[in-house]
Amino acid sequence: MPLPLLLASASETRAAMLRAAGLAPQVLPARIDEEAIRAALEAEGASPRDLADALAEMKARKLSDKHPGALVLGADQVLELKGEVFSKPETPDAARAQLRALSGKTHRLLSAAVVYRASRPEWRHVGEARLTMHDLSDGFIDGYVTRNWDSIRHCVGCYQIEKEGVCLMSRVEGDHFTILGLPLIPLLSWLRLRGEIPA
Ligand SMILES: Nc1nc2c(ncn2[C@@H]2O[C@H](COP(=O)(O)OP(=O)(O)OP(=O)(O)O)[C@@H](O)[C@H]2O)c(=O)[nH]1
Repeated sequence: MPLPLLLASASETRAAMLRAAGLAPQVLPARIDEEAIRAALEAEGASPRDLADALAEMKARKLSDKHPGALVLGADQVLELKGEVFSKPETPDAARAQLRALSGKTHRLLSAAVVYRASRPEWRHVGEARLTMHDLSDGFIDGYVTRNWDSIRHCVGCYQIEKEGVCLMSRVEGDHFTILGLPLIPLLSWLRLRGEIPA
């Protein structure tokens, strides 16, 4: 009998990916102070990959302590450009500034997932995608952000690849789901191996 699956994430995109794969996660966002944790880890010299993994783990662990009988999935996505980690934009102008920084360059998206059960980690994976942007004019960036602010404000890269964001890119390496925010294929493979989904 499959265990209940809890998604410790407020990300509608992550929930939609899991449901599209036939899973029925209960969504219970784990409220952690990501900014404080990120600052502490970066002060210790944590890599962007370790940062994403640690944040995903903290979300999963917090919820697993309260729901020991379930599989709890925590996730986190980090954008890295030349060693600098970017966060989700607070304002449209912050999004414009971030896209100007990413323009014409290759950045990495690191999407971490950690599964806990009964307060113990059972599985973890960090997926990586590399995305190269065209040289974007200020006029294009301004229009793109104005048109898409309501959706890109929730995205660490200030774009949604499955919508107009694809027009920003000259090259994408890595899987689509990792860009959306979850290493879905390795996760489903592990759930299948465990007998949590049909094989
Ligand atoms: N639809 C879509 N979402 C994206 C894309 N790129 C990044 N995201 C979303 O950007 C968000 C990354 O921020 P996170 O801090 O990892 O997650 P969150 O949305 O704040 O949710 P929590 O897991 O509760 O922290 C996630 O919701 C991703 O799904 C994209 O191209 N398309």
